[in-house]
Amino acid sequence: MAANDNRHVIAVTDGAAMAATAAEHLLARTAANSGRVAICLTGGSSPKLLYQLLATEAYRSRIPWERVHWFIGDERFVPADDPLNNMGMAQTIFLNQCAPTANIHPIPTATADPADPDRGAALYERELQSFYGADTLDQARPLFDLVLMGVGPDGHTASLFPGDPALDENARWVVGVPRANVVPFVPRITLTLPTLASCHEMLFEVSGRDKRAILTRLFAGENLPANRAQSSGETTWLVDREALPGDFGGQ
Ligand SMILES: O=C(O)[C@H](O)[C@@H](O)[C@H](O)[C@H](O)COP(=O)(O)O
Repeated sequence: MAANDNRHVIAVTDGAAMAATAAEHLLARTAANSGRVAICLTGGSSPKLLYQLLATEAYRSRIPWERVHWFIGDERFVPADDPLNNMGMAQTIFLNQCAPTANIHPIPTATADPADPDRGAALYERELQSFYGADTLDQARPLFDLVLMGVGPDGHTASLFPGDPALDENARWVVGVPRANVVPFVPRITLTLPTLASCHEMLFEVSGRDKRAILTRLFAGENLPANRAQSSGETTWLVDREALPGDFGGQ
């Protein structure tokens, strides 16, 4: 294991096992903090099974909804009710049934100007700083308890794409992305690496045969965005058998 070599890789059998494992990590983070809990969700298809699990009675009864706040690591400039809207997906699957509205913090792409994504990014940055209570992140006091992440086939994570100058941003907490190089090819807003790193745990979910090629590159240490994303605390990669590279036990 290279590059992001403080990560802890957990091989799981399939998507259901991945969702259950991710749910237990999330519950452990809510139990470890008796105050306000901050969870940063991710978009894409990988977290869907987890979100569906959190909506079930077995799990929703174990989450202290009144003190858990939900954020999103990146958002596309699509309408809030568009299936491609990352926070909209989480709200539809579980948040709208379970969480107080005031505890759901979407990135405001539904109302911001897609021609000027940095302006919408600045709004979310202010919301994060207001929640955190400061405009400088303190490594001893992470912003998030848990940050969920995925990996794109090109090695991107959140909306941080290979070669994007945003990867080297270390002052701003949130930046605009004028155009994504994966579907949907729309402007986006994304948290930057230092902001995503400000967490007790960063948890990647990577599943499916189509992710084996990029995981092979990542585990070989290639300098790709997903290898640059790591927590100031624990970094956990949940990988299913389909995605796990052959020399790591993949089938
Ligand atoms: O807005 C996004 O696109 C996501 O934040 C993105 O980083 C996602 O996590 C990966 O593209 C993996 O997507 P899948 O889970 O659909 O493979």
